[in-house]
Amino acid sequence: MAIINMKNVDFVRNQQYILKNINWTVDKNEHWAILGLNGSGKSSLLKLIMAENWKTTGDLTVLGTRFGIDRIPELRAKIGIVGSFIAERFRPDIIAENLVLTGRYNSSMLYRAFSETDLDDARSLMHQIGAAPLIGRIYGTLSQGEKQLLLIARSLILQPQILILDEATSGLDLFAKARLLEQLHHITQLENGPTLLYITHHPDEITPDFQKVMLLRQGQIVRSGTPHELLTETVLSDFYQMPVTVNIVNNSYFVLPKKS
Ligand SMILES: Nc1ncnc2c1ncn2[C@@H]1O[C@H](COP(=O)(O)OP(=O)(O)OP(=O)(O)O)[C@@H](O)[C@H]1O
Repeated sequence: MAIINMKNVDFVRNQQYILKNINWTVDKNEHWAILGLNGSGKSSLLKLIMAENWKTTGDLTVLGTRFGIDRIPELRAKIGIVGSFIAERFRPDIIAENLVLTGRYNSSMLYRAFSETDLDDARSLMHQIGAAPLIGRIYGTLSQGEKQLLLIARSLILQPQILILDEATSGLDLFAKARLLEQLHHITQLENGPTLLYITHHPDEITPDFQKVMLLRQGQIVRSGTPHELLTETVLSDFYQMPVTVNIVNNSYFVLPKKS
């Protein structure tokens, strides 16, 4: 069964199409990278999947949940999310492991009573993903890279079936970015690990862990296919509507505007 199935999905706001005629199927363990310029609709697409946005027309099924028919809260618990719009929701004085634990309740604060054992679960997850040095630290004092690592731990606490990363490397230095991509590689190796949906502006982040790429422009899927098929000068120049060069270094695709 497909993890995500969208048929003729439109998302309209203020009489404008934000997403138009989206047809997209994601199969289990098929990790996708989504490329698009600013305002192309990437975050809107992911918010549809998370039921933060509500489609205007079309059929949308995520993990067997049919939108408009089945209950949504159970679905949300199966989707992990890392991105700036989540990062901004936490109080700066929350302790790192408490923040990780909020993932269990899909909230930004710990509203319910929790035990030391619950916190130990959060700490053990932090150990697993290399975030142990952050135990006991205050969120507001962490660097961008440290915050991102914490959000990854938080997103994994419910063992999600889908993990969404929305510009997860923004603000990370070269090495923190490489570490994050390495973390993602480990996640793809987990038995019963989540399917990754990775939004980026940077083709060099589309590692061999991603089998599929979607090119999104002005709310429409221009093309989807394998990185090998799509990350070429011809396809990307057509997609960006500007000439670009593509250099492949150590299996990474570096795309630059072509000099005239
Ligand atoms: N709820 C909404 N109401 C009105 N307009 C919206 C709404 N959500 C998104 N938009 C508009 O839809 C367009 C796509 O926005 P979206 O955030 O999905 O783009 P994006 O590809 O993620 O962009 P970026 O790379 O800049 O984050 C933008 O022009 C945005 O202003």
